[in-house]
Amino acid sequence: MIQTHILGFPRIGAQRELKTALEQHWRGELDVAGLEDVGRQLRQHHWQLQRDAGLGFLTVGDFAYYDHVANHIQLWGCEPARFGFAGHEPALARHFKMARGVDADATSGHAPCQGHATCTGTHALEMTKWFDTNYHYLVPEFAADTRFSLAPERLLGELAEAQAFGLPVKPVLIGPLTFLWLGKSKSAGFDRLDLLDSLLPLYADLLIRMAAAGVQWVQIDEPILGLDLPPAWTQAFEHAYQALRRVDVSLLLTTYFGGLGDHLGLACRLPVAGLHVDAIRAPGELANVLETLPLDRELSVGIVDGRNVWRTDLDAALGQLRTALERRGGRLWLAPSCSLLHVPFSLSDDTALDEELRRWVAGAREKLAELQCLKRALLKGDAAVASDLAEARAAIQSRRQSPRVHRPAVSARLAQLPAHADRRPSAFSRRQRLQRDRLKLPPLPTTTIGSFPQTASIRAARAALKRGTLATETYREAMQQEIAQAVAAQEQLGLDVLVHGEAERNDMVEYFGELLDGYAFSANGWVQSYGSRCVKPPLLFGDVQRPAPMTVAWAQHAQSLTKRPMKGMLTGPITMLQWSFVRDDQPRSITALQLALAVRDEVQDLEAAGIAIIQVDEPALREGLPLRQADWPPYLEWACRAFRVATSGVRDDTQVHTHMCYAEFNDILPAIASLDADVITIETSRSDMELLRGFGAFRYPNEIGPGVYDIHSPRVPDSDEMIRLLRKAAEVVPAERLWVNPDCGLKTRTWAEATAALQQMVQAAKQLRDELAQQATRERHVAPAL
Ligand SMILES: CN1c2c(nc(N)[nH]c2=O)NC[C@@H]1CNc1ccc(C(=O)N[C@@H](CCC(=O)N[C@@H](CCC(=O)N[C@@H](CCC(=O)O)C(=O)O)C(=O)O)C(=O)O)cc1
Ligand SMILES: N[C@@H](CCS)C(=O)O
Ligand SMILES: [Zn+2]
Repeated sequence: MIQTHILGFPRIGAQRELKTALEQHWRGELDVAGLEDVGRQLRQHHWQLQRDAGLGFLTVGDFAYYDHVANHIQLWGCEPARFGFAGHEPALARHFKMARGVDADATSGHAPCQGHATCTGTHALEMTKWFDTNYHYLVPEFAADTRFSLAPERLLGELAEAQAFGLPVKPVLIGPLTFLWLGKSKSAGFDRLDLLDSLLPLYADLLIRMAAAGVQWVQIDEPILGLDLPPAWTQAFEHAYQALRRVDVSLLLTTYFGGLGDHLGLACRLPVAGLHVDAIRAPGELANVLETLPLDRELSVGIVDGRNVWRTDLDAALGQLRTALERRGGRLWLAPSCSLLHVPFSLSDDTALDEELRRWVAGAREKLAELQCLKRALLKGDAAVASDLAEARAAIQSRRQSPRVHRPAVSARLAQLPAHADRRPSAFSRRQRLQRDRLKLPPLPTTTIGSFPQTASIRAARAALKRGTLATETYREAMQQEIAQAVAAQEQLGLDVLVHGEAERNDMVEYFGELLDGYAFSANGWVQSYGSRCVKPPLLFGDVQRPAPMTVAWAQHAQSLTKRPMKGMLTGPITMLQWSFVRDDQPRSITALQLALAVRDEVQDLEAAGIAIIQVDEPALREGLPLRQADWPPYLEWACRAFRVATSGVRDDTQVHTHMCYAEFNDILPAIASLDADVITIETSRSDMELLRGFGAFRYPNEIGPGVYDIHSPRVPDSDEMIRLLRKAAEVVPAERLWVNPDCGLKTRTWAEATAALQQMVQAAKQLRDELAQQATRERHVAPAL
């Protein structure tokens, strides 16, 4: 018996219908019923596609209006008490409040944020990366007094919708251990694993209800089996799945994003009916799984890449699958390696890709067809799918041999790169002195992270340019005008280091992808990043080089409008790598170095154009870390070197900034320090500056701008809240090395929200500066007496 299935489907919709509906709803233009209609239509469409592709199951429970982890917070009834939800508040409204925070003037009756004595609003749940992807989930909050209660209505409702198709339906749940692992412990000395025993009965209860509804298989995701786990957590797996085996439903335990490593034996002996493994990230492990997994279990092989867009090499896949099939006595399930959430809906008709490139790639819809083809070939032989195989072979051959992929000049430049290309001329202490002399900034300098609101008119102008209804020159003038407004606004706010606002960029990665050789970009290859926000990762298919300067004219224009320093703004090589669909035919380290050289050229050109501060964003440095710690050192070595290659070609008095956000940085502090950026700005406010503690303990040597407010929430914090955070920061990092800035760029905010918050931020910095000056005066007066 050969089954095909998927672990999850992109929920945003072929034309980002969910995004449009969500944003209309939040603006008050679409009521709940209208939004739910859109959700229902999307689910129906996605199940139709699964049915048409002949999948063995329709997967249900992968849909979410904002986030699937937040769905589980609601499913298990553990919404944090700080939101103060009243019993009658609809689940969807609560979902959005957890995701977006609650503004102070809308909080009557709500508890103040934990630890925020002066704050009357309630901040959103923390958001962080879903494993090593660019998808952000909402972090569950657990405390010793967390209680669970089952709220299955949404999920059972969707189950019933799917069952109306008359096909087997497979609900998907995040497993209990992964759910607890992904959350954070909010009370001191408390271990969230202690909550397992109170959570398991709810899982059992839900499974019983699903079984009663006619469900035979439930997919239970435990991707943490691909991570290093403390022994107590691995032991808990046996206990948890023993408890769940009593329920009369078959569990398919799914692992993805990597190999099982030392958890392979555990995963194979857990009392579940089936196991899914990622044969794309860990192809070498399949043989071991085939040896170890008892034959009375189903094996699901993740054979189609759920994280990248390159067309599957069907011959190679069939080779692996036939071996597996033989070992499994003719029983096998075929699937993508992970949920298809991480790839675009479809690329086969994309209007921006040329014909050759369209043949090289596969979006989610095309991946369903690949599964169907693999299944037919296994069941009926290659001849049954001869034309599909021939087409796939030709495409793979054409990609392998294309002169568009290989550029001898790029490899030659890499080979000749001097060993010291990744070192600044002098140590930080000397650079700091020279930069202070040149820039003459006040203590606690204020700045922003780069982007200002991407307004509807900016987007409309760019859309018109792409359609060809707006002339290039008119577009350029319009963007220059936006930049001028951003500069004027920053001067009025009294910010010290300005940015041009990134109006001309569709996205911080796609913009550069469009300007670099070796990249292609799609018209509609959207992937959800969080909530309604999507990105369109460009396709890095060949050797990368920079044909011409990419940002210099914009930066020069911006600098010409002000006497204050204007930061040049670039995206670093690792973030370009991580947030692109990257080639799989050479090591990522080589591609990173190619990108680094392109960025280096731009950094040097910005310096030559008189830009004194250059920021090279690397928010994805942490996300690129291999999931297993043993694999970290080589990655960090080449990734940090790539950053240094990109940034080291400048004079000592040019100040290099970097920026990172939405990840756990404390465990890679030595690597972050090794980047040797003069200033790092990082997102810290959602974790209430917890993150910065590590920087203090590690004695991070250079300057730091800890984010003093969360930019993802429409809520405008007041200066007292920021002062409190800055004081907290000054406890661990000397004030003379601190900068003041938001958590991240402001592109998702409105101008009203951005200026209101920045006003508070500038005021907070001024107040603390005055206090520092008074303190210095007091110390001067006391000094002679000492
Ligand atoms: C910092 N972050 C980023 C990540 N990854 C990236 N690749 N880029 C990032 O900035 N990962 C971590 C975080 C995630 N954060 C965000 C924040 C914001 C967004 C976001 O706002 N995305 C936009 C899409 C941005 C974009 O590409 N815009 C284009 C196209 C705009 C568009 O939709 N146009 C319409 C027509 C409009 C009109 O006619 O008026 C259309 O094409 O249909 C552009 O500006 O040109 C979003 O809206 O989701 C993402 C991640
Ligand atoms: N410069 C970018 C960084 C985002 S991580 C921005 O401000 O949007
Ligand atoms: Zn950021």
